[in-house]
Order: sequence, then structure tokens, then C-alpha cells
Amino acid sequence: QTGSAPNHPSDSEDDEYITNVSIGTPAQVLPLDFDTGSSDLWVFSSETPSSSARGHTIYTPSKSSTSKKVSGASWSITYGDNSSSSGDVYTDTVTIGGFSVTGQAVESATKVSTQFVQDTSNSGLVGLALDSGNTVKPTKQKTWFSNASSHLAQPVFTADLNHQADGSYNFGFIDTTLASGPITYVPISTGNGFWEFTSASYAIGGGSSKKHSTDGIADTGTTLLLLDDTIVDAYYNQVESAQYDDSQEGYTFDCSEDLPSFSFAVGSSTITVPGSLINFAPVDGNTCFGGLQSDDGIGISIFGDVAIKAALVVFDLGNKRLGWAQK
Ligand SMILES: O=C(CNCCc1c[nH]c2ccccc12)Nc1scc(-c2ccccc2)c1C(=O)NCc1ccccc1
Repeated sequence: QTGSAPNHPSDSEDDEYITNVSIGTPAQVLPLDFDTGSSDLWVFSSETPSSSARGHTIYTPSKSSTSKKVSGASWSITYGDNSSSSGDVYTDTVTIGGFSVTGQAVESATKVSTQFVQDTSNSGLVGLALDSGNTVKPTKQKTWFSNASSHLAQPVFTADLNHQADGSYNFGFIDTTLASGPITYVPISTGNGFWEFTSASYAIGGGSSKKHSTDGIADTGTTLLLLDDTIVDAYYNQVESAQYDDSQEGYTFDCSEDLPSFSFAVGSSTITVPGSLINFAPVDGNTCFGGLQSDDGIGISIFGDVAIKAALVVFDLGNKRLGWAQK
């Protein structure tokens, strides 16, 4: 068995990618943000204060004949941008791209921070990182993919995200026609609960490859490519008008600049992010914000949407490995 669901950018800046998910019986369809950087499936619901839920589609467990409350269970999650949400837990049937998982933990939000209240492009997140990162207490719950994987033709899923265009999340199969180059696989380290891998070098534009070991995660839930300061400074050194803008908390440059590409090693191959994807978004007038920014020494680098857009990414749970193919 397999599943295939389209995704689309949430706005003109590709801030996040949205996929419609069916929950319950009869189906309640919610636009959700698939997030390989976290492990909770949580939704705006009938239990979310109505002032917070305004503008969001909600899940109403009482209207689903297949919903069951998980008694005594709760969850609470805080992300690196200090956004957060928390609540209680139901199980219900969750269908993605035609593939149904029964008894999926659906975490109902009784509290959501303003970042999520204001972001009406999603009604919650589908966490697709490893089960160990799930926040439900007292009993950790499994991700939708973890529950699905034993029934899928292959225990894999792929992410195909595109700039201002539809893409796909495919489950149980790899559509290699989505890529222009071969898939290179690298092992993941599972200790932190992420799809975490090491990249040995990088290159800027057509320049020579520089040895620099990056410990990073493939994260569809983070918009930008966040790497060590040394790499980021070296990149913007090549951009005439670039400067670090304290108010924007990142590098900005003149929108008309022709930005160099950025390449990172994946095993013995490299993935090249075209400069056009690094010209991320206008901030004001003729100043643009970079899609490559510092990971602020958080101890891990984040290959977010800006990097993933350049590739077909294979999340292979069966073999505990990550595959990257140039698009
Ligand atoms: O959490 C995720 C993926 N889910 C994001 C869901 C989400 C968080 N606001 C959202 C707003 C809308 C939709 C989804 C989300 N990835 C990881 S791993 C390590 C960090 C981290 C830890 C400490 C410090 C920094 C990062 C993050 C992180 O916070 N990324 C988001 C971010 C990263 C940088 C800047 C902003 C956000």
C-alpha cells in the first residue's frame, strides 16, 4: 500500500507547506503543516478557545464516530521561535493521500501561542520526526508515519517541496521521476529524535569545496536553511550589498543582486541550492532577506525548506537513512 498527497506553499514567500488531511468519521478535512522536525500531530479543535481558533478550520472529536479520548493524556510543545501549543489527546482515523491509519493520536489544542493563532494558513502540524520526540504524557504516542510504516509497501516517505508551486508527500514509494539526479543516502543518527545527518563540506557558487562538518536535520517545518556562522558569513561575503540587519535578525541584501548558489555534501555527492532560492523574501523597498541564515549556535544545523526545495528528500525509516537527490 502507498499514499500520495499534494502540498502547496502557504503564501508568496513559501513560509510553510500545507497538505489537506482527513480526520475522523465522517471526514473532517484540515490544512496541516507536515513537519519532519517534530513528532506531534496536533490540531486546532473544538477545545481551542474560539478567540484563538477564529480563521482556522477545527477538528471536533464529538462529531466523529471513531474518536476516542485518551484518558489522562496531555501534551505540550515549544519550538525554537518560542511558539508553543498544548492540550489533551484523542485517537481517531487519520487519512493522508488516500492511506488511512486507525487509532492515530490526534493532539487537540486547548492552548496555542499567538504565532499559531495569527498563522491562519494551517490548522495544526503533522509531526514526521522520530517517535522519541513525541511530547504526550504519561504515554508517548507514535507519529502517523510510524503507525503507517508497517502497512506501507516500503517504510519510506519522500518530500518534494517547490518554490511557489505544488509538490508532494509520498508514502511507501519513491517516485524517482521527481528528481533530476541520483539519490545519495546517508545514515541518520537517531539520538535526538530527528532525521539527523552529517554533511562534510560546502561550496559557494562555483568555488572550491571547503571541508566543514555540519551536523544537521532535514526539517520541512523550518522555513530557512540555518547553518554555522562561519559558513553563513563566508556566503554573504560573496554578496556585494549584503549586511547583517539587527532589526531583521539576519542578513539582508539588495533584491536585484544575483546571488551565488550554495552546495552541501551528502555522502560523496552534493546538493546545490540555486541562488534564486536564497533570495528569500523582500523585507522593505528594495531590500531582501536571505534564505540562508545562522543557526545561532543552537548546536544543530537545520536544512529547512530552502534546502529541501532544491531536492527530492527520502526519509527511510526502515534503513535509518536519509536520501537526497538534486531536482
Ligand atoms: O521545531 C522544528 C520544526 N517545527 C517547527 C514548527 C513551527 C515553529 N514555528 C512555526 C510557525 C508556523 C508553522 C510551524 C512552526 N525544528 C527545529 S529543530 C531545532 C529547532 C530550534 C531549536 C532552538 C532554536 C532554534 C531552532 C527547531 C525550530 O524551532 N524550528 C523552527 C524555527 C527555527 C528558527 C526560527 C523560527 C522557527
